[in-house]
Amino acid sequence: MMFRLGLTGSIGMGKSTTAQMFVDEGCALWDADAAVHRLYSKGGLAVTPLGAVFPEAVEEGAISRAALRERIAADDTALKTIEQIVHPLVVQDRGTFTDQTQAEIIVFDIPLLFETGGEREMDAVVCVSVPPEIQEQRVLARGTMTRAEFDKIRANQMPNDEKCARSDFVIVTDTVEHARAQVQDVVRQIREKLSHA
Ligand SMILES: CC(C)(COP(=O)(O)OP(=O)(O)OC[C@H]1O[C@@H](n2cnc3c(N)ncnc32)[C@H](O)[C@@H]1O)[C@@H](O)C(=O)NCCC(=O)NCCS
Ligand SMILES: Nc1ncnc2c1ncn2[C@@H]1O[C@H](COP(=O)(O)OP(=O)(O)OP(=O)(O)O)[C@@H](O)[C@H]1O
Repeated sequence: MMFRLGLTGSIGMGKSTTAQMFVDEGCALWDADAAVHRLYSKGGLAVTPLGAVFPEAVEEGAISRAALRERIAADDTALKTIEQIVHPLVVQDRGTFTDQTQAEIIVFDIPLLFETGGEREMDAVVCVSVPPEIQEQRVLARGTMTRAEFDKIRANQMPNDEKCARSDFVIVTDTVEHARAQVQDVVRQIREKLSHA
């Protein structure tokens, strides 16, 4: 039997770091952001349909994320249009991975899991969380975005409290050791459940 575990959380909450801890415990991992990178790369399945709507976003056969960001900043409807094209392709990529993977537990790292209704496809959902001031500190410390850009992304995502309330498990990513102990506990609970199934 295979267990599908969704891993979600808002920007900078620690999804990627926590996902790696699940891999360390022997879980397989599918990463939605990595899938989008594949779809946008040269020859990727999103290049032609996105290029049909935003021709300026195609550079050397690949999608330019900088061009998409510019478009999103200038046009309030652009993100919705991009999502309508990209999300079905992401779902397809996930299905192919699931079909080809033999693992007891597959972790699906999906930032927008609840926003896209993906939780319906999961056996359980984990949400990673830290207080908003730590989240903000971590994201701004990367130096890749301004506070205004961060506020805009956060406003586009479902509030953290709601994500946590809708999840089966919440992992607090305040320290690496604490997060790892919680990951091990979640894996233990799932394995126990599978052994009784
Ligand atoms: C907007 C784009 C061009 C920005 O790319 P860039 O490389 O600069 O940033 P990155 O992808 O790392 O995203 C930065 C942050 O924004 C968040 N984010 C990305 N897309 C969305 C969205 N549609 N709604 C809310 N938050 C989003 C990410 O989770 C992340 O926390 C890119 O994210 C994109 O094309 N998004 C649309 C596709 C999508 O929805 N991807 C999310 C995973 S399915
Ligand atoms: N358990 C933890 N203890 C301490 N710091 C952590 C922990 N988990 C993550 N971090 C730190 O928080 C920051 C964000 O982590 P990470 O990149 O994993 O988040 P993310 O949710 O995947 O981000 P994004 O949504 O932007 O892709 C990083 O600097 C990371 O080192």
